[in-house]
Amino acid sequence: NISVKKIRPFTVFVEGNIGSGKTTFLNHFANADVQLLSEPVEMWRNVEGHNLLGLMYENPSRWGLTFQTYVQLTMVDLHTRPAAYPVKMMERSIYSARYCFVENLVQEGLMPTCEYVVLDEWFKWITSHLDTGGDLIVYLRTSPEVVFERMKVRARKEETHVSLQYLTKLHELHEDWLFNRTKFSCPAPVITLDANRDINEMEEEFRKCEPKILFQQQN
Ligand SMILES: Cc1cc2cn([C@H]3C[C@H](O)[C@@H](CO)O3)c(=O)nc2[nH]1
Repeated sequence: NISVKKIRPFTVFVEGNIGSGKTTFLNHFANADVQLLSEPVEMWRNVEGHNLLGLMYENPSRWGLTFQTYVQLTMVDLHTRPAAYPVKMMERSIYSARYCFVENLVQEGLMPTCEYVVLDEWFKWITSHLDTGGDLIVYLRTSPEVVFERMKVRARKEETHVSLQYLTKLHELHEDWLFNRTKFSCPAPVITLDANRDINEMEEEFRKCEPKILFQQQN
């Protein structure tokens, strides 16, 4: 039997802290020949009527596993979505779910080790049996203080009580994963943008990115 190698589009993971401008970055490519896959926050807010995102922020130790299990499922769905375009850009990935958000829950003592291990077993099985690979990571690098202000302005109801300390912890986990590479491997080469800059200055940063993303269509 001939094994048909499933071609994977050039896959970009857009990574960064809460409020780092990921949605803005994706929207910059709205008219390009790119499949844009935003973070399915609306799905996390309504699973058969349950707002798992809200539950997780209200009581992370009780609902962290529930929420992150569902996040992992929704990310697998996006990773394995068939290729509709030569380039696919995802807002975050199963990798930032595992290495940043789940890691934060266990490091903050909000998730018991047995739950962390179960999530990691799922993560290892999924990433070794399914094609969740990426070809480039765009890291929107920010300072916690900047994203804290932006998050407050955006005022997502579930994030009302998110602290600067939480954002700082998430920032450090992104830096460890993508920059220092102390504990976890990095699934693709990383290009880093200074996402502290003002929105109109960001357009210039985004344009600088285009050759690294859109030129893939010409090979
Ligand atoms: C992959 C992944 C995304 C993600 C987002 N979140 C939270 C951070 C924000 O408040 C909101 C939308 O990104 O969901 C989370 O707790 N765990 C996550 N894991």
